[in-house]
Amino acid sequence: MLKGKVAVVTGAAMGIGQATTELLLQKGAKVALLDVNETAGNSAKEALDEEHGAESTLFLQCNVESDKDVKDAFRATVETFGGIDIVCNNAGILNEDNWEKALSTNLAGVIRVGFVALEHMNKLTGGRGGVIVNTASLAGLMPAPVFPVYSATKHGVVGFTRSMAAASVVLGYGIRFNALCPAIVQTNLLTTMEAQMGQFSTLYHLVEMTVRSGVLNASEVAEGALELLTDETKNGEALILKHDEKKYMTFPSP
Ligand SMILES: NC(=O)C1=CN([C@@H]2O[C@H](COP(=O)(O)OP(=O)(O)OC[C@H]3O[C@@H](n4cnc5c(N)ncnc54)[C@H](O)[C@@H]3O)[C@@H](O)[C@H]2O)C=CC1
Ligand SMILES: CCCCC/C=C\C=C\C(=O)C/C=C\C/C=C\CCCC(=O)O
Repeated sequence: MLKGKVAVVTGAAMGIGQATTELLLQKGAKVALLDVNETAGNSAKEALDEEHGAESTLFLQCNVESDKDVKDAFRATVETFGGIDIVCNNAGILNEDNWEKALSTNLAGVIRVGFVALEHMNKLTGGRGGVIVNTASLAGLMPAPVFPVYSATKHGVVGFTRSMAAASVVLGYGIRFNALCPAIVQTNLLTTMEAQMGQFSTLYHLVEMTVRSGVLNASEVAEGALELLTDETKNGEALILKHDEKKYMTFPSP
């Protein structure tokens, strides 16, 4: 399905990014894994190499907070694989104490990666076009008292995604932009949640209560990302994934 396509996945060393990388490889794409965690990134690549061959992947240490890291990583991907068709803009953290870092990673990081991806993929400037999926969250569509800063960053990701999708249509970039909005997923972000909730950790019982009703696994989220990547009718969409439901967000018109 994705034979001949080249993908970049940020936050690819663990969790949703790792599961998405695995699925893209199964579908025949070549994948550049970008992650700030070099040890976890190298182990993820090593594990994938056994099944998919070392030539199908590239690990690049990259902090999405750094312009230089992101530009270097995209340049290296093009030099290795010849172009870029797919970007999964997935790296994200929860950190209600250091809210500037949460903004810098979750929102500024997604915008930074999106703009560098545009430089390489824009059909108007010699790129091949393609599709970008930004990982937001259900907390980007509804209030989340347990982590207001995280929720604000994810609302920003949804707004940026929808606006870039509209800009792409008007300006003719040849790139689709969609947002993935999962509810709770069983990953490192969930297991370290209480410590990252800062002053809101007194509400941790609400997290526990919600978790008891069911969580997604990372592979289910990867399948949602694949739908947004491959369904060419989808642009400017927000796909909601819950453990027991999948639906597209209906936004009010102004
Ligand atoms: N786990 C959950 O319940 C949900 C997670 N999400 C979002 O999904 C995305 C992935 O999260 P998970 O897989 O759950 O988390 P995770 O903590 O398992 O994986 C995140 C990965 O991103 C990397 N990363 C963190 N900061 C980075 C940076 N500055 N530059 C590059 N890489 C960086 C980490 O090293 C790690 O490999 C995030 O954007 C998160 O907000 C959305 C909805 C639910
Ligand atoms: C209120 C409890 C939230 C616990 C969240 C744990 C990790 C979540 C990370 C996210 O990005 C999750 C996204 C949304 C959380 C907000 C509401 C959850 C509603 C769950 C549901 O209706 O299935």
